[in-house]
Amino acid sequence: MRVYKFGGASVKDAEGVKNLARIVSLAGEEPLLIVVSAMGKTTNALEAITTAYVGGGDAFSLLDTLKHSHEQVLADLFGTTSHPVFNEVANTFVEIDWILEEEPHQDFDFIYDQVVSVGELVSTRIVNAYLEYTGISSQWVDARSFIHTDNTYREGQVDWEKTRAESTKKLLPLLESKVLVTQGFIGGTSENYTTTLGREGSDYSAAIFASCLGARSLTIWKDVPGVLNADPRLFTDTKKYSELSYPEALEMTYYGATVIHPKTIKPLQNARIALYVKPFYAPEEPGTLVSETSQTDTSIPAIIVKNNQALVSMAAKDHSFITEIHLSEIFKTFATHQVKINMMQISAISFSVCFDFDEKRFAKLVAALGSVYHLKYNSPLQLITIRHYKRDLITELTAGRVVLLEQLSRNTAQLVVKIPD
Ligand SMILES: Nc1ncnc2c1ncn2[C@@H]1O[C@H](COP(=O)(O)OP(=O)(O)O)[C@@H](O)[C@H]1O
Ligand SMILES: N[C@@H](CC(=O)OP(=O)(O)O)C(=O)O
Repeated sequence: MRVYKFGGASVKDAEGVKNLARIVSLAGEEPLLIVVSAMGKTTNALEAITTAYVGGGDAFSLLDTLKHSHEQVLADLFGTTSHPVFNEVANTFVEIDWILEEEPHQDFDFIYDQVVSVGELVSTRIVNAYLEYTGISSQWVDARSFIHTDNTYREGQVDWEKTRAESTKKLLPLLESKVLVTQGFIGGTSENYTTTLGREGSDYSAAIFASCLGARSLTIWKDVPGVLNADPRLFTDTKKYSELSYPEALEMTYYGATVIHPKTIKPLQNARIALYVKPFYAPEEPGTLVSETSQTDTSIPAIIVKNNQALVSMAAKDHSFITEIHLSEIFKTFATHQVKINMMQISAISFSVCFDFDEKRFAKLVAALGSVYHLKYNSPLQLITIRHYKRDLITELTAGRVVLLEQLSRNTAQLVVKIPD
């Protein structure tokens, strides 16, 4: 069997859904499960609704705008007929109305998951109905009954054993006769609450399903020709990799290449499942293949830019050397505040750490470290990672810019730089 994943960009409007149906119709007879994200920027809109609800803003009017944009897609796809999907979508959105009518639950992350997950529940209703409408026999599947997670809201941790057992038992038989349509990004707890797997997590969902169902391949359909050596929104003259090895894809996504979610590659590598990254606007093009036999063309350097970085340098208040005792305390503080370190550097009397800036976490982290160390900090900064770098490229990328930290290993260069004014 195969798994296809369609992200928000591929289903941002009615044309996108029609194109998805065309791609599915070209897929042939092999059993197919498709994993779909929320349409366009729906997840951002749902985040804004959640924040407004908790903060006392006008969440209902934001919700109305989102409902209207989905109604427009339905009208474009099904006309003004009384197709049952109109009701299905309305009934799914009503779940948010019910939440908004109550006093907010104390746990923000819990509310977030119950509200934000609706984006995927709605998009898959629409996609499934449209596939059926065009004569493709399909069935809507609730991912929350298959992707079992713990109750870490917004970052659900997958119970692989349960997920594998349940998917194999119930989904494999269904796949024999129908295309299955399910949601990316969401899972369910043992108490039947909804969890999400982290922003942009639909690629990961697709990898989980591919692994648990023993898929032959996973195809992720994107608005780019494949995996490029840099984000085309930031660089011109990008080059496409025709192939990437699993380790290379793993490194690129780890350093922040947002084209694929970082958790996607490992389950595929473990199960030796081929990953194709292909353009949804030209499905016949080869895209990029990540597989066991794929070789990376290391003559093409990959540039990965991570924005919104913070750099904190700490020195002991008694001016003593930074020792292993200090380091273990510092790492513990980062772990306690759930701040992931992107880069670090030690000197005799100071230790510098670069990490993703998050206002709330930053304030707490700085308060905790500041009670023990003298701190200097800087944000927002950029972290530039270059795989298979060449000196000339580093010079080109840093020309006229202030470099605060630089680290070179054999294959990877990392630079923390100030954002130009
Ligand atoms: N190395 C890269 N190769 C290709 N695209 C990249 C790369 N790095 C960042 N991107 C960006 O990733 C985008 C596609 O990912 P994303 O927006 O998450 O799609 P979707 O939400 O549809 O899954 C592209 O439009 C591109 O701007
Ligand atoms: N809709 C979710 C999950 C996701 O992965 O979306 P996309 O496939 O559009 O990146 C998000 O925006 O975070």
